[in-house]
Amino acid sequence: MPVSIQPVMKGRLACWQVRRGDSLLLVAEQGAQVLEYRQGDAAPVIWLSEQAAFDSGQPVRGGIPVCWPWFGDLARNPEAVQALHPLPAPAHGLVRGLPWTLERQAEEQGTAVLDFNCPPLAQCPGLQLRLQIRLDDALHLRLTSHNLGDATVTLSQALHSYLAVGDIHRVSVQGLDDTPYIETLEDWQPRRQSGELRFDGETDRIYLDLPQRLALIDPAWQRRIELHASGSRSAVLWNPWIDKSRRLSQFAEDAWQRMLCIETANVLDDVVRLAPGATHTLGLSIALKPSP
Ligand SMILES: O=P(O)(O)OC[C@H]1O[C@H](O)[C@H](O)[C@@H](O)[C@@H]1O
Repeated sequence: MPVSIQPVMKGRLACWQVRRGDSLLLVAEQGAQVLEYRQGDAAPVIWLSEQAAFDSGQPVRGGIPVCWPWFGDLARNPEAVQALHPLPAPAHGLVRGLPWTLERQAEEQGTAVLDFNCPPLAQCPGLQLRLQIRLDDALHLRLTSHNLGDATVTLSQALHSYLAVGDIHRVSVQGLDDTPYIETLEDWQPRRQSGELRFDGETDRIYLDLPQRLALIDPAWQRRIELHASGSRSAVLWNPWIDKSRRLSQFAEDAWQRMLCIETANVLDDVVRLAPGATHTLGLSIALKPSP
């Protein structure tokens, strides 16, 4: 399978464009953020806002932002995560808008490989963060945290995947049945999922104790997106629906109909506790399949 890896600019952002067969992947150095992933003429797998701004220092709306070393609102994180960082703090951590460096690009037996390093953070001395992105018939991400310091560090994180959907009203998510979740829109109440998840309003839920595999079923586009996580038992399912869409940056008023975030995470009681010298890898594979 022919593979090419080339530097390209998207607005002001230096990016790497990977082609493998008829698959196309675009990754910005900023945030090591996947911006596009598509196969042939099919609709994109990953959603990228048509109003996305490609400016330095500003996270791009869409793609797969890396949230680290905390996810969401720091003040909503467990004590052990909060303890390491001063408030006020930006949502989703510190690395989304940073210039990561591409340490290595390679083709290994028909697989394209990009290894990104996050610049060292003054706020997190001794913590090292890397993202490996591999493209074969699917897209694979491995986010590795390494504690080189001499104290235990606790962090929360997510690969905040924006998935493209044909029609949010018709999609469903399989793999959540009977799992506990936190309903953040109703005072963070604990609940339990019954059956598959469908969407008829704003959704912002933290699922816990998850299996490794989830599937997004998309009848409008006659396909499914399979997600395979490792090093993670939690995920955030998010769609802003109508009202919240109006308040979001880089987001068209009707874009909520065409996207769904399934954010493979380590949050709440699934946070990562890194002893001195320890590493943790959060893995995610995203595979496009025709409907059964
Ligand atoms: O606008 P952002 O900082 O990128 O956050 C976008 C969204 O991320 C997560 O999914 C949260 O659960 C949402 O509450 C939040 O609105």
